[in-house]
Amino acid sequence: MSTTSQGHALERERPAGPVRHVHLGLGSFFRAHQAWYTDNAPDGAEWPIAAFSGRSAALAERLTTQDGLYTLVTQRPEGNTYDVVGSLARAHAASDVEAWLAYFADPGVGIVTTTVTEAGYCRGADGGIDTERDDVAADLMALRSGDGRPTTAPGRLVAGLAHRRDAGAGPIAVVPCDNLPENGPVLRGVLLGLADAVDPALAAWIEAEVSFVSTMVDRITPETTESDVDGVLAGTGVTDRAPVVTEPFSEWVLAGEFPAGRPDWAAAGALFVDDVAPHETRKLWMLNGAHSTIAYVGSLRGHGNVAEAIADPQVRDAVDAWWSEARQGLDVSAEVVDDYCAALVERFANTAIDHRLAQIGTDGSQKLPVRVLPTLRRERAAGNMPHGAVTALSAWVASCVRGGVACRDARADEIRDAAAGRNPVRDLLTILDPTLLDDAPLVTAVVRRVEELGL
Ligand SMILES: NC(=O)c1ccc[n+]([C@@H]2O[C@H](COP(=O)([O-])OP(=O)(O)OC[C@H]3O[C@@H](n4cnc5c(N)ncnc54)[C@H](O)[C@@H]3O)[C@@H](O)[C@H]2O)c1
Ligand SMILES: O=P(O)(O)OC[C@@H](O)[C@@H](O)[C@H](O)[C@H](O)CO
Repeated sequence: MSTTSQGHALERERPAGPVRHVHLGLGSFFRAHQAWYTDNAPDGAEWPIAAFSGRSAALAERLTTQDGLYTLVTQRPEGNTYDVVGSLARAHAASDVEAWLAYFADPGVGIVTTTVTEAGYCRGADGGIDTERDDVAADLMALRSGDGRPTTAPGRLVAGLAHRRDAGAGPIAVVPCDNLPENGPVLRGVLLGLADAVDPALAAWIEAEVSFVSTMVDRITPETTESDVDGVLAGTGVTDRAPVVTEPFSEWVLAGEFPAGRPDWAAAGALFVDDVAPHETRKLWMLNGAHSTIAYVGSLRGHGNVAEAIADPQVRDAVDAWWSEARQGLDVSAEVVDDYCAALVERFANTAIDHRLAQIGTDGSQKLPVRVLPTLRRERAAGNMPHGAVTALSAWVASCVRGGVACRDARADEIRDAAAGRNPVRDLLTILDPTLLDDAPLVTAVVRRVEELGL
């Protein structure tokens, strides 16, 4: 990113201390959320973070020139506020394997967080690590040889944990922060599966020494654009080539142990609980399920962002239909759900935030199975044909066939082939879950709804 005029540079008042927290997936959300909680924790300065990009080096390079500092822009209809976040001490490219391993070997490092997208966990149909994938198979060989350079998120995490074991650096907490139900047990299963294929003794060490923390994370954080860079310069006089824009609302619910300590995130607003599941289903079904509905229905109707789309009565109807079904599976009072939905409408309608439907519509093959299918299955088991869930699936199908926002996907090749085939509805539904085809009335309902959506 570049700006045409120059302002002040961001400068750290005093050097950051030694790194104690490593993050994988240096993107916008981690910087609006986990790094922000540490920045706001009273002891946050004792927990400097080193973050590694998932793939490209560009953001790490930009942040390194700013000494890890960046501006968090909180966007409200009445105006923006600007805060400089200082908890990110070091930003590294994914390729900096030496630094990655060195942090894991350091007993002072006690936390590893991840935001690598739903697809980044490399899971197969059974939910465990998919060793049939070329990249996972290559990582397995690299890990077995002991001197290779794994590239997938699970491969890099297993390499780091093997290094920690060999260094005798002690227990550590691994904290996935992606929108996945039961993300702690999911990541644990993926890493144990991969580690076991490398060396069963390593898997046993991970089982004994690594705590997998489950989380629910929430803060709407769009991709940063060139105009956000210009907005920071205009609003603060600072040239920041890596700002993050976000909404005022934030929520973080965690369950699990931190054997090597953690910042006082609770003092910054995080909630520590015994069981994240009720928080996770509420957020994943009501917020993210609605988001996916908005992304596919809204983009088919020509909208570009969430605020525009939710103002369209047809999109709002689709969201209301979805909520009326999803809420039946929540173990919360009607009043609490009503309040939650009202707050979501307000968040979605925030016109200061340009949350692109293209961003939300990405990777539907990974998102719809966790956001929408549990409600669909529950309703079908009860003998109902849920209009909201059917609309979400149908809009995804229509978007795939029309070459819309659903086509940017970890399984894009399969989607393209299915969409171009003779039976697109059946073949696309198979990508989400092959057992959907066993339900003939459902397939008929999707075919009809796809037509209604104007394919
Ligand atoms: N943006 C939000 O509003 C938001 C809110 C809650 C949760 N999240 C979670 O955070 C994730 C990241 O969102 P973001 O806004 O930071 O996105 P982003 O594109 O800004 O950053 C994503 C990071 O993940 C890495 N990554 C992407 N695919 C990967 C893969 N296959 N393997 C390893 N690394 C990979 C990227 O290189 C990048 O470092 C989301 O997928 C979601 O699960 C996001
Ligand atoms: O981040 P993704 O790509 O998993 O999903 C897109 C949005 O639904 C999501 O980012 C929400 O904005 C977020 O989960 C709100 O906390």
